[in-house]
Order: sequence, then structure tokens, then C-alpha cells
Amino acid sequence: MALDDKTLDALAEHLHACQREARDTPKITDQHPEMDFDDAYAIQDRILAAKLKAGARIAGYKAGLTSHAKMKQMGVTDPVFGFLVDEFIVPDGGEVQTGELIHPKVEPEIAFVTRTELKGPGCSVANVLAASDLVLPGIEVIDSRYRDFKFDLKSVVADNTSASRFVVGGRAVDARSVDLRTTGVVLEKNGQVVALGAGAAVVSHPAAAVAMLVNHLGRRGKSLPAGSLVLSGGITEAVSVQKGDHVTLRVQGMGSVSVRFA
Ligand SMILES: O=C(O)C/C=C/C(=O)C(=O)O
Repeated sequence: MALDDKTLDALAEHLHACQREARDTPKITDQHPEMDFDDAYAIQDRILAAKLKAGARIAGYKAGLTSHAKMKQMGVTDPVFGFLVDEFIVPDGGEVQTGELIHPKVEPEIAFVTRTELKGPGCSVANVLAASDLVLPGIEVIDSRYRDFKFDLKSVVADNTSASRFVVGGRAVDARSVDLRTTGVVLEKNGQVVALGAGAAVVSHPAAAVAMLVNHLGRRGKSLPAGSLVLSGGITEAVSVQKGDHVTLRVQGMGSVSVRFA
């Protein structure tokens, strides 16, 4: 670790305040270029601890920057991992209060619900599929706290990988009954198709992103608990949204999920 506890506390409080107050900030590595990945995840942990202390409960986990489209869009090279809490949940067909966010974007994702605990290292696609109950469509709303979505990997990890809201719904299916690599997704904004792709865009198989998350947790002495919801990462580039927009995600064989920006 390159940063001391006092600096980690201050950076976590700063990013958490930016999220709560919907205000942006320059990326934190501008002031702390020596920050390493252990520091970045320690800052993310501190934000989660503050939320839990304030009464939040964990709603799941997420992988991000798992597709080449997203890596290219954001100018980064590796996936990142974050947490979801109950304040991020939006019901299927529900509303996001756009004024509570800075510059939201939406991403089409495959969500997993696990049945048994998963532990790394060595977690594989087969392990994830064997441990998963269901997969279903999910729209993640990301909202980087960094000005103009300009960040490096360490900064975005500290910022809980831009997590802000998510909605899952449609028709959940058995994770082993579909080939998630060839599962097509169509993202619509205000009735127009704005992005489309297939599951293999996410590190060749969405379950591989979940395995990467599990192996990441394993390196940190943690596991993925049974019954976890996991967003496996945006299949396409993220699409900007504003107040008044209505977004629908259609996933082959799994129906659709939608959200409105009020
Ligand atoms: O693009 C960002 O702001 C970081 C988060 C990315 C994802 O959540 C993703 O690619 O799915």
C-alpha cells in the first residue's frame, strides 16, 4: 500500500460525498499518483463500510470493464470489481431520479444469481455455471464521480466502479439451459435501438466475468456468498441518458427489463 490510513479515509469520504451529493471531482490519482490497487480497493471497502454503518445492506456484486467495447470506450485494459447495495436497486419498470446522479449512462448486462458459495483462486466458467441458479437481464446505471467520466483503473476502482443504480427483471432462466455466449441483447432508448451485442463480448463468456470476480475476492481472502446477485459487466459501450429517457433491454429468451429516467 502506498497511502496511509488517514489519506485512505479522506479519499473514501470525498468520493462517498460526491456520490451522495451528485457532484463530480477530478480523478483522485491526479493528487495521489502513487496510489496502488490495494489502496484503491481499500478506499472502495471504506465506502462500503460507511454505507453499511448507515444502515445499507449488500445487494450484490459487479464486474466492470469486462468487454472490449467498454475497455476501448474508457481507455483501460483490465476488468474491475465493485459492490451493489440496496439503495442502488430500481424495480423493473421503475424510475431513476436523474437529479440524484451526475451524468448517468446505461449498460446491458447478464445478471447471475448464485445458489452455493463460490471461492477462488481457480474458479472457472464451469464452477460458476454449476453454482448458479438463474441468469436474467439487467440494466446497470453507471455514474462515475469523475469529471467527464475521465479516470484511470485505480481511480475507478476506488469509486466503486461507477456503480449507482441497477434494475434486473424479465424472465430468469436456468444458467445451464442457455448458451450465454450466443445470447443476443438489444438495448433501446426511447424506442430506438442504441446498442446490440452477444454475451461473448464479455470476456468470451459472462460466467467468466463472474469467475474473475470470485478469483479477485479469493485473492483478498473473501468468497462470493450463496444467493449473491452478480452483474457480469456491460456487453456494449455505455449509452448516455438524461431526464425523460426510457430504456429497455431485451435479452434473447429472457424477455425484457426497463427503466425510466424521471
Ligand atoms: O465505465 C465505467 O465508468 C466503469 C464501470 C464499468 C462497468 O460497470 C461495466 O463495464 O460494466
